[in-house]
Amino acid sequence: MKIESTQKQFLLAAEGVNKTFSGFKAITDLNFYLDRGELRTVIGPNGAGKTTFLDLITGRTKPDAGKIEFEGTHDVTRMNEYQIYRLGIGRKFQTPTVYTDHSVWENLLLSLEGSRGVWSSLFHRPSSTERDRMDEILKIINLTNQRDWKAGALAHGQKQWLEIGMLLAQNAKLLLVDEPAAGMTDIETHKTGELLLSLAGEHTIVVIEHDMVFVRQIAAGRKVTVLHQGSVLCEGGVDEVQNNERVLDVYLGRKKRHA
Ligand SMILES: Nc1ncnc2c1ncn2[C@@H]1O[C@H](COP(=O)(O)OP(=O)(O)OP(=O)(O)O)[C@@H](O)[C@H]1O
Repeated sequence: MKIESTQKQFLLAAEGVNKTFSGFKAITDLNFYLDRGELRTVIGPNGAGKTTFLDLITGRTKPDAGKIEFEGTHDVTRMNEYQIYRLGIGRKFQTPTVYTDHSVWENLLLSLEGSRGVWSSLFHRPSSTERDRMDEILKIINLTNQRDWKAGALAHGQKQWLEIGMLLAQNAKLLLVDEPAAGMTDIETHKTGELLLSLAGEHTIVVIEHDMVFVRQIAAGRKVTVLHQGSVLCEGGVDEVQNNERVLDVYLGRKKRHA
C-alpha cells in the first residue's frame, strides 16, 4: 500500500493497520496521522487498542496488514524494536522503569543518545555538551535538586518525570507516553501536564490517557483521537470529542453530556 502523496508532512502516518490476536481484532483498518511538534492525546475505553497501537509503533508487535511510516521514509512495521528505538521513537510505559539503584544523573547518562550499554555508560565521562544537556533536562523535569538521589528514592511522580527526561536524553523525536497520570496526586498530575505542554512543539508527543481532567489540561486547543474497537472513532478538539454522539455512546457515557 502506498501512503498518500502528502506523506512528507507527517512525522508518523499509519494506514490500513490491522492486528488480530487469536482471531480477536485488536486493531482494525486503523489510520492515524501525526504532524511534527504535535501533542496528541489518544483516549478510548478499555480494550480499544491503545496499547496495542503503541506496541505496533515500537515494533513490540507486528501488524497483519498495513504500514506505519516514520518521517515519510521508514516503515517501522519492517523494523525491529532496536532499529525503531535508534530511529528516535521513545516510549514511556505506565509504570516507571527507571534504574532504582542508580542516581537520577546516572539514569540520564544511561539514556544519552548513542548510549554504550550499562557498564560503559556509567564509566563514560560525559562531554561538556552532554553535561549541559543533562543539566538542562534536569531543569525541565524539575529534578535538579534530586540529581544525586537514587532513583528508587524519588516519589512516584518524580520517577515518571525522570523517565520523560530519559526520553529527552535519548533525543527521541517521537515520545510515546502511556498513562502518565496513573497513580499520581492531583498536584503531580497537573505538573506532568505542564511538563508535557512545555515539550510540545519542539518535540512530538503521543499521550494515552484516561483521566479527563488531565486530558482537558494537555489537549486544550489540540487534536484528540478517540479509539474504539481498534479504529479511530473520531478526532477533533476536546470539547468536540466529548460532545460527539458516538463517543458519548461508547465511551464517556451519556450522563457526562450534561456534566
Ligand atoms: N498479546 C495479546 N494476546 C491476546 N489479546 C491481546 C494481546 N494484546 C492485546 N490483546 C487484546 O487486544 C485488545 C486491545 O487491547 P489493548 O491493551 O491494546 O487496549 P487498550 O485500549 O490499551 O486498553 P486499556 O485502556 O485497558 O489499557 C484487548 O481486548 C486485549 O485483550
